[in-house]
Amino acid sequence: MSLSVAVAGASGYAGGELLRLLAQHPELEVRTVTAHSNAGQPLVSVHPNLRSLASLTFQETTPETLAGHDVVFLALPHGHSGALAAELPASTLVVDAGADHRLERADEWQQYYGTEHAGTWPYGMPELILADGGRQRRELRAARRIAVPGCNATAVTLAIAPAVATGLVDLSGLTSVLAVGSSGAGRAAKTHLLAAELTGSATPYGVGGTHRHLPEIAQNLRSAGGDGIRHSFTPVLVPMSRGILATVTAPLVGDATAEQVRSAWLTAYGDEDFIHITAPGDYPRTADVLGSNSVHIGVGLDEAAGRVVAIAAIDNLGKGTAGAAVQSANIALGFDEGLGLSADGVAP
Ligand SMILES: NC(=O)C1=CN([C@@H]2O[C@H](COP(=O)(O)OP(=O)(O)OC[C@H]3O[C@@H](n4cnc5c(N)ncnc54)[C@H](OP(=O)(O)O)[C@@H]3O)[C@@H](O)[C@H]2O)C=CC1
Ligand SMILES: CC(=O)N[C@@H](CCC(=O)OP(=O)(O)O)C(=O)O
Repeated sequence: MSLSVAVAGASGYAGGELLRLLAQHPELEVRTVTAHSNAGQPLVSVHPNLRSLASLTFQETTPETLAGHDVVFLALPHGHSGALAAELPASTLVVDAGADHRLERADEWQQYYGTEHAGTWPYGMPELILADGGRQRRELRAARRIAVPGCNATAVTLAIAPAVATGLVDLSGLTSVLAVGSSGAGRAAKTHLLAAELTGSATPYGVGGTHRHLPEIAQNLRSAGGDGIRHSFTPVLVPMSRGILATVTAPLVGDATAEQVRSAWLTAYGDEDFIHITAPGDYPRTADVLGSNSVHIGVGLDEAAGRVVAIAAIDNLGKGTAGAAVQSANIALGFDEGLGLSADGVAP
């Protein structure tokens, strides 16, 4: 018999992608969906693409409507998960797509989010390399609370972690520039996301050390064994609905050939079903990962600049949110990690 699932914030972009994945999951069945302004509306009034869930109606987001399920996915605005999750039984698997439980340090939470820290949950990035050579998935087995990573943090962390684990780069010179699709900003109307503002333009935001994914990325790279991190992070909003292309560079430590550098990534991710290292000289495109749980990473050595270059492509709503949530839930529940997920994108 399938496990019973509720999705809170189901009328949003992250919630919608969760529903699309869960609708195809052989062991999980969505029985309750909740929303805020859309409460009382049929699910298909917001997500007409999800025909197999047409019988569902959005309910209010309360501990009562979310009670009685085996698994609860939260896809709420930042700051709304902590109080709600505290009302759910400890035996329920709660997977939070929001940021509330990602950071370990309360002072960093306060600095970047400005509210009270809700606490820290196991981090839902199964492939994250840990300093002792293990992988983060071991922390997710039998977990009942999981914090899903931020989408930009996923792209940057997975792109550079192999170099951190092998000491190949100097993290005091870390830079990343990201082309980011507009769905990352959520569904709620915002002026800078109007078609007339977005179309035909690329717009930097969160420039100069202000973006809230900086502490999350640093925390991840410290878990991988990195220290002395100084990171220049620049996201750029581009006119595409989904996808992130993160170009991450850092100074090479010592001497290595391009082949030796690339082999660090092949070794680190050789057993990972959802991470693909592109052929030498090839770099990823967002189009190839859309709709999938895949991360495509291209690795190069800029010899003139003395820098390692790692470029990662993900679907921000796939591996960047809903895919990571389902993958992590699978591990916690003892299922095959890839159940209900696909490595195949929908290009073009
Ligand atoms: N979009 C992305 O690529 C990613 C998103 N995330 C995270 O997932 C979470 C959801 O993001 P996203 O789907 O993009 O956002 P959306 O704005 O698209 O959706 C927000 C959801 O929360 C509901 N909601 C809004 N206000 C409240 C409230 N006061 N109380 C309860 N529910 C509320 C909305 O309901 P209604 O529409 O009915 O008002 C909607 O269901 C965020 O924490 C985000 O950071 C994480 C990684 C990537
Ligand atoms: C275009 C755009 O605004 N993208 C968002 C993506 C955030 C995200 O998805 O992660 P969180 O869960 O941490 O919010 C941003 O860069 O802030």
